[in-house]
Amino acid sequence: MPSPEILPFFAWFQSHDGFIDTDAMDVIQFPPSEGGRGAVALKDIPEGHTVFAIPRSLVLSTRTSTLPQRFGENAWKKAKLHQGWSGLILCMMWEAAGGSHSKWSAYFESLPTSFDTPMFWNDEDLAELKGTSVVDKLGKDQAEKDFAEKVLPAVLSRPDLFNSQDIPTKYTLETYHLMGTRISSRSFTLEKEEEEKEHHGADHSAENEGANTSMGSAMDIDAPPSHEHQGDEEHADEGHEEEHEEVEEEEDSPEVVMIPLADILNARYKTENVKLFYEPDCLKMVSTKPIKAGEQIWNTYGDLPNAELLRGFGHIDYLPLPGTNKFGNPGDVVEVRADLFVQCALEVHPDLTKDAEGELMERIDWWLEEGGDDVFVLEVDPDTSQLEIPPPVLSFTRLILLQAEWERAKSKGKPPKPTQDAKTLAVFLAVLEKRLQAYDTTLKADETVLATQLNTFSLNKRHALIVRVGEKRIVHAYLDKTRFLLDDARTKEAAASGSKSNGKGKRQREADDSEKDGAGRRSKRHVR
Ligand SMILES: C[S@@+](CC[C@H](N)C(=O)[O-])C[C@H]1O[C@@H](n2cnc3c(N)ncnc32)[C@H](O)[C@@H]1O
Repeated sequence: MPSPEILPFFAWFQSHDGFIDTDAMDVIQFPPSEGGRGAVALKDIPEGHTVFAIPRSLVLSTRTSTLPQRFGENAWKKAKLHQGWSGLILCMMWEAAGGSHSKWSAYFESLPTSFDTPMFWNDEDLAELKGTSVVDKLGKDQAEKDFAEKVLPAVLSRPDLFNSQDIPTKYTLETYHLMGTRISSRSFTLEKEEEEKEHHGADHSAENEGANTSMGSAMDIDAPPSHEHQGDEEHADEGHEEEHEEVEEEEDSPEVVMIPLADILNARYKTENVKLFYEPDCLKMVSTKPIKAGEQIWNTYGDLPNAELLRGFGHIDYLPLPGTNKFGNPGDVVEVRADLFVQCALEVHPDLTKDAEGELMERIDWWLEEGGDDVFVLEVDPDTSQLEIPPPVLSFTRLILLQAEWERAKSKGKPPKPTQDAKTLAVFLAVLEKRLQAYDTTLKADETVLATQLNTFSLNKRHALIVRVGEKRIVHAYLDKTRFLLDDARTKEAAASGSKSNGKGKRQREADDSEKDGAGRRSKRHVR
């Protein structure tokens, strides 16, 4: 028997052909640390059991809402509502404004109206996140720009669709942020290629694991619904080739959608026990392992690092870390921007980079065109605490540092080998030291506060502290490892250059390193 609070939502869901095994699951209130409202197993559920199923018609997207059709497909595109989330947000605002006229009215009634995501934090709380990757990615300014430049003009342009009396209350920036955060914390990404995988009998649970890290919760990846129902009158000008190509591209691109009931499941690092599977007419939430009566039914949000959980969902994972007496998120990472490598290469090796400065932009453009990243992600294996300097970090550093590597990369069309030589490691060490300076506090100070005062903090400050600590622990682990590797590389390189380097200072040894690199290249060329 469902709990009384959820009854209206369940009744709506079932009356629209949704299936819920109400003997097997209910929706109840868990403690906040376990996600608050979530689904519970009412009895032992075996693996492979369908706990609930959502008909395609209940999925809310820019394809299933009738707004884009009524607005006109060309006008929708002209207003750039087909790009990013603004179109879906506008559909959600419009459906919500429609009240009981909307098919999804009971769904909207069931959705949270406030969030702990940094999008809604004040400046004082946001300052606690300084240095973390949350700050760069918050996107508040962009959201406000989209609202002002795309959404509001679209709303004002069609009084027949958007009741002018509703505009000051239902089409506000505040509502825009509310719907945007509902998307970031509850949406799913439907991928076309996943449809093929599913139809070819792939092992879904293994195949898709960890793949759901894109925007929104993207709690599972699946196939988009068919496009047949879309308003097609304005496809008439398909003779226009460019536009036609653009249409195809859009049809192939992942679609962000809202899936009622599927989005009521909470998630915690590696606790997933159900997964959403594609069927032609519906989406089925199926157990991926046996679930005991009384246990929470957990989905996955992709085992995201805390910075991403906080940014998109407003919560963090704070769990025992294997092999330590500490707590945190085993999936934490730290992001380092490529421009920090450029800055440090210039500082650490002015001798090597002085001639390169003029062409650094060319090297960086080449790297990006070849598909290289402009942000590097550092992580530590949660089970073994082992870490590896990501090969792209080494390749990129060598590309900007070494003239010969750049020339070789250009002629071969391949980035430099990810060699851990002393010059490259010295740059990486400087990058890590600079990365730490981005935070206002030290790890030591944060760890002390974490151990002694955590419970006196407001929720936002507590979350910010845990995000900071998680990132800094990774930077420190890399610092330790890089210092060790650098010493080792210097020793080996000194030994290899023979008695020449005996008794010389660090500066001289670096000069020798640089000389040796040139010699190495010359001899290789010679051999070839
Ligand atoms: C997809 S919804 C899950 C259902 C949600 N609890 C509800 O009441 O509708 C995602 C939201 O649930 C909460 N949540 C999910 N997992 C959590 C966890 N492990 N710890 C704390 N909060 C969690 C967060 O507020 C997040 O934004």
